[in-house]
Amino acid sequence: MKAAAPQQILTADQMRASEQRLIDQGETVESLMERAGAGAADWVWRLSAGRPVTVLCGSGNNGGDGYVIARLLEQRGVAVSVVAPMGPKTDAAVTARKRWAGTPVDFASGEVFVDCLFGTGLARPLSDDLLAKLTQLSDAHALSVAIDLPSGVDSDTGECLNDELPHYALTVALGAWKRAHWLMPACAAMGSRHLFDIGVGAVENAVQLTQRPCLSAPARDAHKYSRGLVTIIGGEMPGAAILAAKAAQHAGAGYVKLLAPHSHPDLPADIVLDENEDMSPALDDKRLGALLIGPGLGRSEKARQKLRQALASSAPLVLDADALTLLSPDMLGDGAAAHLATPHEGELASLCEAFGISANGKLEEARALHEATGLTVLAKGSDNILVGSSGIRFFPPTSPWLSTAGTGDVLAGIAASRVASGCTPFLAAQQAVQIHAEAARIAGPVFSASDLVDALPRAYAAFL
Ligand SMILES: NC(=O)C1=CN([C@@H]2O[C@H](COP(=O)(O)OP(=O)(O)OC[C@H]3O[C@@H](n4cnc5c(N)ncnc54)[C@H](OP(=O)(O)O)[C@@H]3O)[C@@H](O)[C@H]2O)[C@@H](O)CC1
Ligand SMILES: [K+]
Repeated sequence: MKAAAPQQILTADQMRASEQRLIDQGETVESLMERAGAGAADWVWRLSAGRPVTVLCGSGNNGGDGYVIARLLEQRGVAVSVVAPMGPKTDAAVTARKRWAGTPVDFASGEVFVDCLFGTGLARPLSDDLLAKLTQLSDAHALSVAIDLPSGVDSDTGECLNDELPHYALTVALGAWKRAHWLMPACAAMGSRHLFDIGVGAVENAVQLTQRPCLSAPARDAHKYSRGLVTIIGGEMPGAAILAAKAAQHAGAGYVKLLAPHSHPDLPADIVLDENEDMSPALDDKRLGALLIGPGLGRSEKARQKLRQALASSAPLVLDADALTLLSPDMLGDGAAAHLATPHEGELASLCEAFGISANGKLEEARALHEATGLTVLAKGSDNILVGSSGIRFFPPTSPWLSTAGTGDVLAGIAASRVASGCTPFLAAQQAVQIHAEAARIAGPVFSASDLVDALPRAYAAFL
């Protein structure tokens, strides 16, 4: 087996298969549970700092982890209560229960609550009784910790199967990240997340957490065209296209051109305005690195014609905003693989409708759209999912302050800039999300989309 790959994100089935591979190599479920429980107990120990701990144990191996945690914390002198609404059912959990010398109680209050009710084996929503137990215990403690996953969360989709599940200060993922650790709405309630490695090897075709980008300064002999020419096709609302153009400029492109019918007072002097009604000369420019179409385009027939013409050019496209609403199957030719689409949830839904896709949830919709069109799809929002021919990437959470008008235009401008600088759409999207996220971090709270653009050079510098 290949070396451990801490960035991979597994489904519950992939996790079970990985566990089986480890068992085939000589491990036992008990030995894995001991290792996982010890890693989790360390995290709870650090957080509890000697204060009393209550562990809620379910019937499966997540509950088994709980008995291991209880035993190991007691060995360190921590006062531990265990609440076990149902007895252990798996062999490993029965063994773990036997090795813990205590007697479960019905309820306990205290400082740290550890949720070991269900992990990847959750098969349906919690019953009212179990939900009440979980929430009352969480409410009765200062801090809650989820072991592997918060109970009530679907491991593969990030869906919360019950309303009003607890919020956690810490979630300790065991063996590998699960999809829910990176998907909304589940990940929003997990607090800080940590992975404890138990020796799971690399799994083929697993979703990966995107890597930190590694950007570079221009070469000594660079010129504006070698750094990338981005052309933005403007439309009815010039503001959005100008915002995207400024973002493209500050994300590394050497030359940014805006195709628009007339000038605008907000247009900086260093963004070249091309007022030619006929877009052909600009689109046929062999130096063109990337075309961006959508921000401020409008949805008129004229806008649709511009989109058709852009798609007929040989340049790689970034399709955003109105372009995504106008896009239809007859417009896409063989070159779709070179293009990046950056839909938010509403645009993704309308694209799925236009392409006759019926899929459940953002990840499945993005995947189906990629498969139907060949486009690289960045399904953006409070979680970001990228699907392309190189696989699927998830992203660390981004600032909730990004939920303001114009930030999508900025993201599209950055993505176009990265494509123009020579990245594949798949890599450009990964870099764009992270440069955008870093700019948001730098901008701090309550920023505008223009503030975000101003923060881009420092965000870029963070990845040099
Ligand atoms: N993989 C690894 O390498 C390692 C995994 N480890 C740990 O194992 C965890 C996975 O364990 P698991 O598969 O036993 O599942 P788990 O989440 O404990 O629950 C299953 C039980 O719950 C039941 N049940 C389900 N839903 C229910 C509901 N709503 N209400 C009531 N009951 C419900 C279901 O019974 P059912 O009624 O569906 O037959 C079954 O009895 C994983 O998250 C990690 O913590 C580590 O120990 C070691 C290394
Ligand atoms: K849990």
